[in-house]
Amino acid sequence: MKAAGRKKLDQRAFLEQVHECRDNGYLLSSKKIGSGAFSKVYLAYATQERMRHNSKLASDLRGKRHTMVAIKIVSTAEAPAEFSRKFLPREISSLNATYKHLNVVQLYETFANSRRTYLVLELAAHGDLLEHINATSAHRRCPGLEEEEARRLLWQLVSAVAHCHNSGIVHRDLKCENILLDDRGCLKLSDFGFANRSGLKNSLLSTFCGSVAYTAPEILMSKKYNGEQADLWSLGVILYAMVTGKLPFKECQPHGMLYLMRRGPTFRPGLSPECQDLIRGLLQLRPRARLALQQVATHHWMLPAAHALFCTTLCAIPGRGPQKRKTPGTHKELSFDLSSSRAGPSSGGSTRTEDKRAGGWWWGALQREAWKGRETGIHGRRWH
Ligand SMILES: Nc1ncnc2c1ncn2[C@@H]1O[C@H](COP(=O)(O)OP(=O)(O)OP(=O)(O)O)[C@@H](O)[C@H]1O
Repeated sequence: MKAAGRKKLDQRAFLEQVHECRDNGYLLSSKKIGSGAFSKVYLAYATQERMRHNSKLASDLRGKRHTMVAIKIVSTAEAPAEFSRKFLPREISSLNATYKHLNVVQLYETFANSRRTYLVLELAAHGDLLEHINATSAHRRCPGLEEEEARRLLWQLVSAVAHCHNSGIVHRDLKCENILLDDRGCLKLSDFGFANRSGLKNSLLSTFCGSVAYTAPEILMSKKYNGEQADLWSLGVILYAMVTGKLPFKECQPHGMLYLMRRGPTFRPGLSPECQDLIRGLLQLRPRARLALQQVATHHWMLPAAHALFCTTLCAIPGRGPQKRKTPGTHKELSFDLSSSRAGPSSGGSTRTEDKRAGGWWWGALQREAWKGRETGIHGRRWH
């Protein structure tokens, strides 16, 4: 009886949501594609009428050649007041600040009433990175992704995070579950629920955010921290997860985690020394000792990704190979502004010194990469 009553209420709420979306120019489908603590995410379709009134939406969807969007419905009536007052506005303002980048999920618009806030988002229909790692591991019968694929994904992720940092936003919850993939295999950084303005270059934050497994040691130690440097630690954890299919430090208690972090990551046999070097460069206990984003992008292990981009870009130049289709209206910046990236420590290693010299030429290729979609086979599961 109780369950039946609950079901009825849910159905009524869903019908209300359908009407509220329709009033705002979207056709809400019953396909639920995800849920969070106070939100549900549904597949929806933008109406032609809505596209006529929203140029942001229209230009992006025209390029994608479909009208599908993801609508995140946040139940503000049920969420704690602090969530609606603090975290939700931050999520929206961070998404507005990071518009528009190929590897950051796009917020097209929001609408709200006294009970709900609706976020109309770019659809990333192929699940998250965690599901992808697990599915690929099962398919290969070997944990983790091929280094080549991990490199390609890290390249996109570094570009997305650099764009956020250059836009004054720190994500603070970088983890495989918050990295989505679209139908072209393109990575989309999402869930800016813990994001914040990085403010002044050296200003420090104090709120504990994120998931323990991806959280930087200085946060676990309750120290004031630099959000950009904390994001770099999480990038190291994500890279480790991609190439090994495991988390580098797995322990429920913060003390246990800190003990493992001090010992440093251990690597599976066969992982290239360059990849190990990059992971170690990110998983540095001292925040200032971590590689900066530009050093990650020009690290020796990353160069084949830059090289691949360079070759495909040459192919795309008229008369230099097969023509790539450029769809109008899909351009999003890849702002990987080397000049404004935080200067990192000099690592001293010969590899990194060489990488810095090699870093100039890939910039043009990276910018052109903004148009490129790629394919991966993705199925869904959680960490084993
Ligand atoms: N743009 C999108 N395209 C496709 N799926 C999405 C999109 N945004 C969110 N999702 C799905 O919905 C889930 C919940 O979304 P999101 O993480 O933004 O919500 P949340 O309330 O912040 O979640 P949490 O409470 O876990 O932090 C995601 O894990 C993902 O599976």
